[in-house]
Amino acid sequence: MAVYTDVAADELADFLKQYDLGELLSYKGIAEGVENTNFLLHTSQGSFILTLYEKRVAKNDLPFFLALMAHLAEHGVNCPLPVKGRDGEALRELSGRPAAIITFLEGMWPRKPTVAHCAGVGEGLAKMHLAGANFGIKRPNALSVSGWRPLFDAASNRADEVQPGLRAFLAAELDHLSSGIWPTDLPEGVIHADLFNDNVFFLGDKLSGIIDFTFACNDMLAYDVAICLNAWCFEPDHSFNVTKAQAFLNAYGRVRKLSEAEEAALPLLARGAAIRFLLTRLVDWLNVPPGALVKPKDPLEYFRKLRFHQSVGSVRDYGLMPSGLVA
Ligand SMILES: Nc1ncnc2c1ncn2[C@@H]1O[C@H](COP(=O)(O)OP(=O)(O)O)[C@@H](O)[C@H]1O
Ligand SMILES: N[C@@H](CCOP(=O)(O)O)C(=O)O
Repeated sequence: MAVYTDVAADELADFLKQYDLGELLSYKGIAEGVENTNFLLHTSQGSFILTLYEKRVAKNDLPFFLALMAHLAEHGVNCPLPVKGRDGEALRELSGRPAAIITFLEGMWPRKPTVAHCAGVGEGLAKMHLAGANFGIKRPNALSVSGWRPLFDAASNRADEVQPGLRAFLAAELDHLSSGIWPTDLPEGVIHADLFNDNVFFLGDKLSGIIDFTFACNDMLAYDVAICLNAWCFEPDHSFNVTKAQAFLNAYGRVRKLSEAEEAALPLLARGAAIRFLLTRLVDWLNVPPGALVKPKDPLEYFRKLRFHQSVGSVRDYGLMPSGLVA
């Protein structure tokens, strides 16, 4: 559950007076997500999501997220739209937190992703990359290589409580990834940066929408691909499913072809993506705020994924024929 900040009914009813959303009929904290506080609102006008932005979100970044959703929706991506109040503003404050209401998206996120879901997310991710191409606002990725060291520093003293030897493992991997090998010349654009299965809705096998843009930023498009390889192409026993990876990468490539340089960089980018989620999960695991309704995610899932990527020789191990060799 992620409800870090409670909102009283009368406070919410007052807040809603700033919108044309009718009368509040009911609301409840949402039992999913780990980053922000989310409530499902039912008003006489329909269903909406109220988000109170929490610790990892910088207030200055909120206009980027809200404008991005509006831009992507305008360019054919089915994603929530920020709801503006009567004053024309979508962003305001509630219970001491920055807060916004967004439209409710129909669909279910897949609890057990199939090969068809992986293909759907590959196509959806590539379409999102194309749709973001002419988005005017920039936001650097705060959780790329230079953002990993502070996370490590925040957790390293207690890392071995989670698994003996984890601190030394992370230190060595961070040294490797920050030794000047991280790519700097791959195609960049707007990336989602957190396109996990709980952020992609499907109706049956068909992708119906993408949510949660609070990590979206400008970075290498292939880094988003690497994040999805991690999030979608492993089984619950942590084994890599090459059939899912192949379906995901091929579907992505049918909409936006990866360059040879992007393909060659994928194993490295996948290592970076794995340590990024390992580190944020580790920090969260060791620092659950007292009283918060949240179930922290297992950092060791990403330790195992990272170990897998360390053993990868080329994109062939992800089921992709390097460009030029495809029939
Ligand atoms: N626009 C939306 N439409 C429908 N459900 C949503 C929407 N936004 C969020 N949710 C629900 O809230 C949950 C948590 O939202 P999410 O944005 O992932 O949280 P967080 O901000 O913590 O990352 C989602 O898994 C989904 O169930
Ligand atoms: N996807 C991240 C956690 C943040 O995402 P949320 O959408 O579940 O809040 C992870 O799995 O570590």
